[in-house]
Amino acid sequence: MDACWVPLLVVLVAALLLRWMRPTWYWLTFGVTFAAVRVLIRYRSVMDACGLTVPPSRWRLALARVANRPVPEARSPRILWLRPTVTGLVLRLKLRPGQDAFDFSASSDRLRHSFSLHNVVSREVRSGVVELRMTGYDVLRRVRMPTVVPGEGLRVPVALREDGEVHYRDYRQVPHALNVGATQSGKSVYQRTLVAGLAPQNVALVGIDCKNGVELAPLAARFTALADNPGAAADLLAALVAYMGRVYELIRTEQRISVALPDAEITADIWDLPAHLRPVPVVLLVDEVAELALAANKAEEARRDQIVTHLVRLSQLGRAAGIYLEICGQRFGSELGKGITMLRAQLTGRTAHRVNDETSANMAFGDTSPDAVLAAVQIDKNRPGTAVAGDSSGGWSRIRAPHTTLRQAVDTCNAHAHRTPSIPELEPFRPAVPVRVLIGKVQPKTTTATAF
Ligand SMILES: Nc1ncnc2c1ncn2[C@@H]1O[C@H](COP(=O)(O)OP(=O)(O)OP(=O)(O)O)[C@@H](O)[C@H]1O
Repeated sequence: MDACWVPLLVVLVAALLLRWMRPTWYWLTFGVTFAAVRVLIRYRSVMDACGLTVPPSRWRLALARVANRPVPEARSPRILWLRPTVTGLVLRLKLRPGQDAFDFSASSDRLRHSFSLHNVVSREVRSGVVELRMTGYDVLRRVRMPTVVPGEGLRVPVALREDGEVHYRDYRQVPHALNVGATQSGKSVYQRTLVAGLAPQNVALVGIDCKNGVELAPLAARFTALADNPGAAADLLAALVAYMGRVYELIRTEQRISVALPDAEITADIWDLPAHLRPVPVVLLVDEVAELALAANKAEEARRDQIVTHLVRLSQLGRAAGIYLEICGQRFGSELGKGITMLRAQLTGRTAHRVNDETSANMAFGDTSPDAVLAAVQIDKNRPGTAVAGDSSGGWSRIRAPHTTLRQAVDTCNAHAHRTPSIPELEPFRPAVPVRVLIGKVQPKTTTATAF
């Protein structure tokens, strides 16, 4: 073999190996250039083939006829810019008159294979401008979260979207959420990632884990209150409702003061209160919610009704008091009894991990994003942790949480144990924390919750 072919062959083999073993490195070294060139070369023919062009206007046709020139071609949307990212390319387009952003979302699958990219997601950034976010490789195969600055105000980076963007759980935007999925689909890992993301923030974590505390008890160092059976859960929820009443009293008092002052802002929720008065926000995590809804006799039925009533009340009134719900279960439908559909209607954030049937997917998305139902049913069994997350506008995206191990989550919670606020009403439910964690625990000067 001619010696000059050897380096070329080495580069080719290295590229193929990288593509197979380290797709991120392949993308950053070779992939991004190849893909950008491919997109630019194929752009016009792909737009044409996908029906994303507009015919020439009448005056251009007339002008061509008068000048005896060839008939002008159909016009593609104008490229505003093409930007490489660490996971793909972003192509921003200015639509031609008469084009609709919906046509681009409907063609995303055709665009994906025409440009030979892994995935294409389109969104309208403003009227007449569409952005195509294209990923060069399967970013959900091995999730690597980019380094993000921890969000202010309860915004937790919890998973990666298939377009390479970070998926946030933003409690102030979407106060209450439901997370469904079959057994072994990845619900607990998602919840654990969420707890690890919340641990460094100024928040009180309250947990109900009727699997005898198996999932949440190891994270106890960062929990203000924990219940591991339905009886304790009923009492804990009653205490949380009482705490909510006290926060409302505080808001009313502040309102009375601000109403009397001309030009003062009127307090509507805890975030409007001055920082020194603001009670700590509370995130209530419920694992395997169906356990709370089971009843074998009259006494258990009464307790079940009490639990559901408290949850409905917290979901209806909790937002202003800074109480947010994160409910997790295998199924969450009317078969769980009275009040469940009412509660579900309040849980506007929806995530579905792999489900066994369409009925379960409908429980998550039937009422908010019907398009997401099929996507949830199609999640690959061999890819635990993959989920479909709905957004508030009825859209959805495929996401996967990083594989946070219990050890990692425990270490994060222990490291932030000193941030665990105490709330008087919830004191009887404070979990026991291993002595070794307490030894390293540094008490903060004050926490807003104890002050309140
Ligand atoms: N994001 C992820 N990436 C890789 N593996 C994952 C991910 N999420 C979960 N897994 C794996 O899938 C398996 C099931 O995960 P998990 O315990 O979270 O499921 P689950 O839905 O809570 O199940 P169950 O309802 O039975 O408790 C675990 O072995 C876990 O390691």
